[in-house]
Amino acid sequence: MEDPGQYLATMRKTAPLVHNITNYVAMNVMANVLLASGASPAMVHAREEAAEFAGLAQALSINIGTVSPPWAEAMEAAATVARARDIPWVLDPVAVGATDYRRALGARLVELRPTVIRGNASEILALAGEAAAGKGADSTESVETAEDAARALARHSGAVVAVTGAVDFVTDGTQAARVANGHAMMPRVTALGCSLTGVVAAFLADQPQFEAVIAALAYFGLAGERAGASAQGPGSFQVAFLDALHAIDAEALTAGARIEPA
Ligand SMILES: Nc1ncnc2c1ncn2[C@@H]1O[C@H](COP(=O)(O)OP(=O)(O)O)[C@@H](O)[C@H]1O
Ligand SMILES: Cc1ncsc1CCOP(=O)(O)O
Ligand SMILES: [Mg+2]
Repeated sequence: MEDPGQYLATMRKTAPLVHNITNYVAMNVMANVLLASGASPAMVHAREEAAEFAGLAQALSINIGTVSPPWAEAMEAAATVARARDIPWVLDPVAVGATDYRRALGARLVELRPTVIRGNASEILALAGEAAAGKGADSTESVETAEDAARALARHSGAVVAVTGAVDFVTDGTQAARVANGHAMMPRVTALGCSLTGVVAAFLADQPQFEAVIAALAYFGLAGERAGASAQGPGSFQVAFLDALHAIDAEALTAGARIEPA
């Protein structure tokens, strides 16, 4: 991938309105991450307006972390509008393997054809039909063990599938890449995966999907590396991470991205 920085520059020029139907844990973190990155977040989930609002956005993210039936109704309505209007939408299947309720909802949302599915290894394995419960919102599997499942899920759903972890894996079912950017402190701060899903959505606005996902993962991981270099622990990491997202420019991303074809 020649110039991942150009995807960051384009995203910042667009400054997309990203509609997020997300969980209670992630709302504040995700909104601040999107603002620091240069996008414009809106956290809107009421079933009375979610579909209408999705039609106003340049991208939509749907996260099932703290879902309940009214929220699920809003998610399905918003995803239906996004798909109908060719607005990119990203599914974050938090803990989808943990309960029957989540597995059933995850399957319904996949049938609404997300542009991208972003999850950890346990979540992607479960969404692909494997017996992978994970540990709540955390993964108990390695990215490597989920690569074949990611390829199969991409072919089945038509989505670009991103499995994140120590080294991220991205595939559209045919081509694939790995992104080695990141820091071990990142899983110690809640809602960074959720926030990454929002950043992926922001990069997708008016950009080629497979490459935009890869650039978003590299950007997010590079910010993690910079934060990790100065942080004293998870608390200072979160603050340093927002500053790093804001500070990284297109040139720094192209220089710092660690992307390899898979
Ligand atoms: N062990 C690790 N080393 C480096 N980066 C990591 C590690 N684990 C996760 N990340 C990064 O943290 C971010 C969140 O991914 P992840 O923790 O997989 O999502 P989730 O929080 O949904 O489980 C991604 O950018 C990923 O690359
Ligand atoms: C802890 C928790 N519980 C329900 S959603 C959530 C946040 C999960 O965030 P992430 O998937 O980014 O770790
Ligand atoms: Mg997650």
